[in-house]
Amino acid sequence: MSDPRIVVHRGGDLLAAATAARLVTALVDAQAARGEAHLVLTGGRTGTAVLEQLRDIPARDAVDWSRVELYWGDERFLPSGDPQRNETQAREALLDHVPVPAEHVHVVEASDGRFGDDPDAAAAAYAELLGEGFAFDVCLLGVGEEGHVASVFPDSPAVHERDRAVVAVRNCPKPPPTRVSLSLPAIRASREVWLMTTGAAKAGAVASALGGAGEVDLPAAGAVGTERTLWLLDTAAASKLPPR
Ligand SMILES: O=C1O[C@H](COP(=O)(O)O)[C@@H](O)[C@H](O)[C@H]1O
Repeated sequence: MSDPRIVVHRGGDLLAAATAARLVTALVDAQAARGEAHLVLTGGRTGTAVLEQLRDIPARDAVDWSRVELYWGDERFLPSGDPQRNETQAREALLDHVPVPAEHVHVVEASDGRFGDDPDAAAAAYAELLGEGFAFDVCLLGVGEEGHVASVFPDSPAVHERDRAVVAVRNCPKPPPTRVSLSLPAIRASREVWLMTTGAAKAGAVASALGGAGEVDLPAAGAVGTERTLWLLDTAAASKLPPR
């Protein structure tokens, strides 16, 4: 597992623009090395801002979108098309604007989908879709005020998951209450994990995660990649880190 590397940008807009540029390079490099690029998307404000930036930069055409496979780190378990679904937001921000084949967009089933209102069945189906031995190239994650990543919240059943790659999450402290999420072991099956966050409200969680907190109290601390772990921050989110 890789040690975290911290990159601080002067503001949220710059962070989103720089991360979009970084993502182009990572996808192109993955395609050059292995033919395909497997990318995990995140919801949240920073993650969506990165996708909007990626949509708007000419360099996005350097990516061969026909050889990109897309997944989600977590999904809000709501009807298809609900504006709160991470899928809906990612489609609007990027996916409706790039030529990624529909069959490469691996969404978590919606609450009005194949399994009806059963998040456990949706989680099991997503785990089956991932199969054995998957390795994402890049896993994008936001970070919550209390240190959640994907929908793995502090001291929740999900943070203790060791066997399953995907779990149903109920009674989330942040709405909506029912979600489907990758577990920390699944996140750690990524070559690169990029934790992206902005704003002073995140500064405490960032400092604790990078200051040695345990993953049960602060799930972001347990989100590491096999080759690289990047913390992409703005100055406000980095404001409680010790001076470097
Ligand atoms: O609920 C969620 O929140 C986190 C963080 O969101 P942000 O708006 O504070 O950046 C996000 O990473 C996660 O995917 C999402 O479902």
